[in-house]
Amino acid sequence: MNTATLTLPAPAKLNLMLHILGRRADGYHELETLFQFLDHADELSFALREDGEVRLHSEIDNVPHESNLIVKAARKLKALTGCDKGVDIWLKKILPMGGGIGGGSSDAATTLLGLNYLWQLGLSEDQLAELGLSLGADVPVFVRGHAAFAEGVGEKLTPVDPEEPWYVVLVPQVFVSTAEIFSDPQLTRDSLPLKMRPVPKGNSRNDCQPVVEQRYPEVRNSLYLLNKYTEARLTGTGSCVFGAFPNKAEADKVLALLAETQTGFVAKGSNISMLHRKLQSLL
Ligand SMILES: C[C@@](CO)(OP(=O)(O)O)[C@H](O)COP(=O)(O)OP(=O)(O)OC[C@H]1O[C@@H](n2ccc(N)nc2=O)[C@H](O)[C@@H]1O
Ligand SMILES: Nc1ncnc2c1ncn2[C@@H]1O[C@H](COP(=O)(O)OP(=O)(O)O)[C@@H](O)[C@H]1O
Repeated sequence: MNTATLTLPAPAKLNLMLHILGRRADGYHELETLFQFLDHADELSFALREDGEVRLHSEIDNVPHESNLIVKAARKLKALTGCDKGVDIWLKKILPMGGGIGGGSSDAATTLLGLNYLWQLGLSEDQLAELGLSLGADVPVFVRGHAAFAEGVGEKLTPVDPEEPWYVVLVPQVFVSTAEIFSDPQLTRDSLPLKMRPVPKGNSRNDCQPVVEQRYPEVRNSLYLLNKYTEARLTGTGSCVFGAFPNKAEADKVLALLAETQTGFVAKGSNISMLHRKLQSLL
């Protein structure tokens, strides 16, 4: 890495609730979900190349270079703007993959915002969010960087400011396929749209949870164990489950009690993403 390197976080998210309202003609599901960020993140470093090449130097297991959402985001940005600059990128992967905490989507959003800055493209947040949506349903919320109530497939975002507790996040060692959960015939698809905003307490279920629990005993077990200390819930389509605590000490204590059988981490909930806090400090 050279000295003119821009290093930015790509934080995780939680779905504090997730309701499925129906299925669209294209097979995608209409959702209502509440996104909040965690102060727990991957780290991406960017260094300018003058030759126009996009190179990611950190390989992820089972994700070829050209399929990595970081590379896809960089290429989309070049195609949209005609920018002739290139970039070297390094990724420090901290977030568990396929866990419903959005690491891939967040890496993509950090790439879009990081390169917009490094390449001095001057794209607006709206333009970056639209480009992000073409990479994945969860990318726009990471581009905008504010906790949000989301509708549609996650692209219609209304900023919200829920409490910011400390969370224990358990990471069951199973890979849950999002497509598989959404194609399960037993999935609840007829939740009624919420009329009240902010989301009333007691309405915070995740409609994917019963199907995921049935298919993955490891997830059911993690929920059962965490439920002994606080209300535990699935994020996204899993596999991660989370529960809130009033302070770090209590969250740390519970994670330590579960450590013999469970892998996980403690992180603070945050309504402004770490990425946006860092970018603000640069501008
Ligand atoms: C449901 C969420 C909630 O945050 O789950 P997680 O992935 O975070 O667990 C996300 O919106 C997921 O977004 P993302 O992970 O980008 O999903 P995609 O790659 O776009 O979709 C994977 C597959 O899931 C199904 N899918 C996804 C989103 C959606 N609203 N309806 C669907 O039916 C589709 O079959 C799609 O082919
Ligand atoms: N930079 C990336 N980080 C993580 N996963 C990526 C990345 N690029 C592509 N992927 C693919 O996206 C899939 C889902 O990743 P991730 O966002 O971590 O899970 P989820 O959507 O469940 O939160 C991974 O299993 C991997 O195949």
